[in-house]
Formats: sequence, C-alpha cells, structure tokens
Amino acid sequence: MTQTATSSVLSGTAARARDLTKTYGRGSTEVHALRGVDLDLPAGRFTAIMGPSGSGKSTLMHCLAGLDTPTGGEITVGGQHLQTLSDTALTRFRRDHIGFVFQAFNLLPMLTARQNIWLPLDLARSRADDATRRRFDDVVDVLGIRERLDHRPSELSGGQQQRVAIARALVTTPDIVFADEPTGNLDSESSREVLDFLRRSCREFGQTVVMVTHEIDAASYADDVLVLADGRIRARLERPTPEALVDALRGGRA
Ligand SMILES: Nc1ncnc2c1ncn2[C@@H]1O[C@H](COP(=O)(O)OP(=O)(O)OP(=O)(O)O)[C@@H](O)[C@H]1O
Repeated sequence: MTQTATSSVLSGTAARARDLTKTYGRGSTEVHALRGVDLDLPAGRFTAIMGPSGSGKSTLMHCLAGLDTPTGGEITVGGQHLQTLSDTALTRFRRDHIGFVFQAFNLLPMLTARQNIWLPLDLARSRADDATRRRFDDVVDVLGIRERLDHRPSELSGGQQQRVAIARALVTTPDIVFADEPTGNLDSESSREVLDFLRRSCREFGQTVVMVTHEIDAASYADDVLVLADGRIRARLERPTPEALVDALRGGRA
C-alpha cells in the first residue's frame, strides 16, 4: 500500500489550537462553549474527542475545521493560520485541505458511489493525473467498495454508504479528516467496520483523523482521546482502556 507523505506528516502536527475561546450570545444569554483550549493534533494519528453533552465537542471540531469562527485564540491547520484567511480563501482551504465525514453520510443520491467519491476532485477541478487515480484506487481498495462503485447510495447499506463518504473525505489527501459521530446511524457490525477503516486510513495512508463520539467502544479505536468538560480539556489519554475512559469522563483524572 502506498504511504502518502504529506507536508503535515513531515511537520508532525496536523492541527494546533492556542488559547481557543468561543462565546455564544451576550450578557445574560452568554455561553462559554470553549474556555481556552490548547491542543496539538499529531499528524498520522486517530484522535477521539469525548465529553458530556454541552462540553464543547462540536464547537471545537467546527472551529478547527474552519466551519465556525472562534471568539479568541489561534488555529493552525497544515501550517496555515485559519484566522488570516478571507471567507473565500477559507472555503478553498477547507476544500483542498480538510475532509469531512458526518453522521448522516451526506452523499448525493443521484450520483453513483464512484461519482460521489470523485466529487471533491471535480469541484477542485483537479486533473485526473496518475497520482490521483492511484489514490482513488488505494482508497477504494482499503475501504472494500470496489464492487459497489456503480451503485447509487440508496442501493448501499448504511455501512457501505459511510465507507463511500470516508473514501470521498480521503481522496483529496487532506491534512486532516473530521468525523462527527460517524457511527451514530450504524448498527454495531457496520460501526466496527467503519471505525476499523478510519483507523486503517491513519496507519496505511498516514492520514490524520479526528472523531467526535459519545461511545466508549468507538473511542477505543483511537490512538489518543481528548476528554472535554465545560469548554476545557479535562484529560488526554493515549490508547486508554475502557475503564480509564469511564474514569476520565466521570472527572476522575485531570
Ligand atoms: N449556535 C449556538 N448558540 C448558542 N449557544 C450554542 C450554540 N452552539 C452551541 N451552543 C452552546 O455551547 C455549548 C457547547 O455546545 P456543543 O454543541 O459544542 O457541545 P457538545 O459537547 O458537542 O454537545 P453534544 O454532545 O450534546 O452534541 C452548549 O452549552 C451549547 O448549548
């Protein structure tokens, strides 16, 4: 399998946040969703973000992905400071450097699996050069969807649809892939498959993946787990046991 050496892999850090704050509303309706988050997401690793409802997981992911603007602090993705980009430049940056996998798959129903996977390349008007075709083939083979490429999403199982969505996120060799509850709509067997593919995409492509999840089983596939509480990082755990995760989620570890 081809090991893709992106600039981010060489530099060691795919995304970085410094003193990140996000406040919604004003005065009596003010909500401090993020209260000074510092983090470095190492390139080529699978990181899970966990924490109670309302702890700031989605806000953190949306800020890191350039989908939401922080109130304060700094975010760097693939060496680029996001705050220095205009709206148009940020849109282009997201398209070229960031991949997304959502709970609801978000595939276009009229397009085949193949067309859905090619879509970001078509949007970027990338030439279908040899490297791109090789990447497409590698991603399709790792995800085991070659037999399903000419089917539309409605003709695929939930797990297969999510594998197509992951292939679409990986095909542009993004600096980082953000997955928001990617197994939320899947049965347990499809969930295991999807999590295994996310993990393999880190190992086999040197891809960086960040996943928000509520599920301890899902987080156990990750290399690193960040636990958020009340807008702050409460714990960072490397390949935690389920018991250590439960403990950290209960607030047992600082
Ligand atoms: N657009 C918004 N306007 C006002 N408050 C918001 C907005 N988005 C999020 N919040 C608040 O910010 C805090 C953090 O929300 P966030 O969605 O990031 O948490 P979460 O950990 O992802 O929660 P969940 O697990 O329930 O999805 C919550 O108190 C939430 O109510």
